Amino acid sequence: MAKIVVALGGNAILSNDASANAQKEAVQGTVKALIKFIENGDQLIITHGNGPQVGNLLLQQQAADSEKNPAMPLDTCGAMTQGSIGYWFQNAMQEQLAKKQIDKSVVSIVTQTIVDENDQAFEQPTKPIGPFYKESELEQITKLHPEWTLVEDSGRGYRRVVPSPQPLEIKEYPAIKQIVDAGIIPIVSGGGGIPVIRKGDQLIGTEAVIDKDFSAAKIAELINADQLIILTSVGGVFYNYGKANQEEIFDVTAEEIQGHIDAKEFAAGSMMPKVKAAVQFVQKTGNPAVIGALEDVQDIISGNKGTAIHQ
Ligand SMILES: Nc1ncnc2c1ncn2[C@@H]1O[C@H](COP(=O)(O)OP(=O)(O)O)[C@@H](O)[C@H]1O
Ligand SMILES: NC(=O)OP(=O)(O)O
Repeated sequence: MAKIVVALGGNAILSNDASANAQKEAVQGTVKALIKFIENGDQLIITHGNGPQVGNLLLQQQAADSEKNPAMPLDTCGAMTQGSIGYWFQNAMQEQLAKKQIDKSVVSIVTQTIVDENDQAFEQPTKPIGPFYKESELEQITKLHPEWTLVEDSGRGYRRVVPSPQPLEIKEYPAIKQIVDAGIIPIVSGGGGIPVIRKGDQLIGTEAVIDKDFSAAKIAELINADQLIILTSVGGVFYNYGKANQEEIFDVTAEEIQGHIDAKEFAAGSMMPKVKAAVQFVQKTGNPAVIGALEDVQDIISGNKGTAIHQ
């Protein structure tokens, strides 16, 4: 039995249609493919992003903000998206398990991730959240939200960015381990986990969004997973992405791709964290990681698609 951590990108769950139904459908499609792991007898640990969803939720909060109905802060919005996306996965997985007559439980765990309050990320926001804006919309958006930092996101438009500190500890890990050992499928560290700072005995929520790729690598390392699979909206990792000479990477050592990380060849806030997280996992465990597209999950399982990174 292999232990496999699957991380799904928020942009892969939410494409053009931000409705709950469209996102549920994307999750259902993925789960239909993921069920193969369970049929193979593997132990699956699911984690997911929340960048688009948490940004959209913040906008909804701000639109409804009033004395009687105050806007929720970013850490609480992170928790809310863990709940909603976790529900979609749990529900879709339960349906597939029932269809296949597999007697297994699945549970979403509200997960807090401890970060360092002195993490430099708090000074330098890099995590894109919410919708993409056209260049022509920037002036209006900046007038509406003068406190936002906006950056261009991989040729897809402009997005708000927020601090994204590194995950240090996963508070609920001891419970997650027991759940994994019991053979239950956990959905953990949604949106990278709710960012909290330790103050004595208290864990205080902070305004940030942790990169789920780093949290996924952390979970995968802690449970000594046999494989880390990062599913996103692109078929694999490319050298020279978006340029005429772009080249997809199918199979690469952690050492070789580390050279390209050092040369800052991957985009911050999108492909860079995925590649870094994959390398981190490979170096810590000696086991392989794959980065590929959500819709190719079937071919990724059979080793025919995606970028495989190994020792
Ligand atoms: N070198 C690269 N190779 C492949 N995709 C890249 C690269 N650089 C930037 N990207 C962009 O990164 C996106 C994936 O990152 P992101 O949308 O943040 O993922 P998710 O939200 O699914 O976790 C791709 O769809 C692509 O537009
Ligand atoms: N929290 C997070 O990493 O979300 P995305 O995968 O949507 O970027």
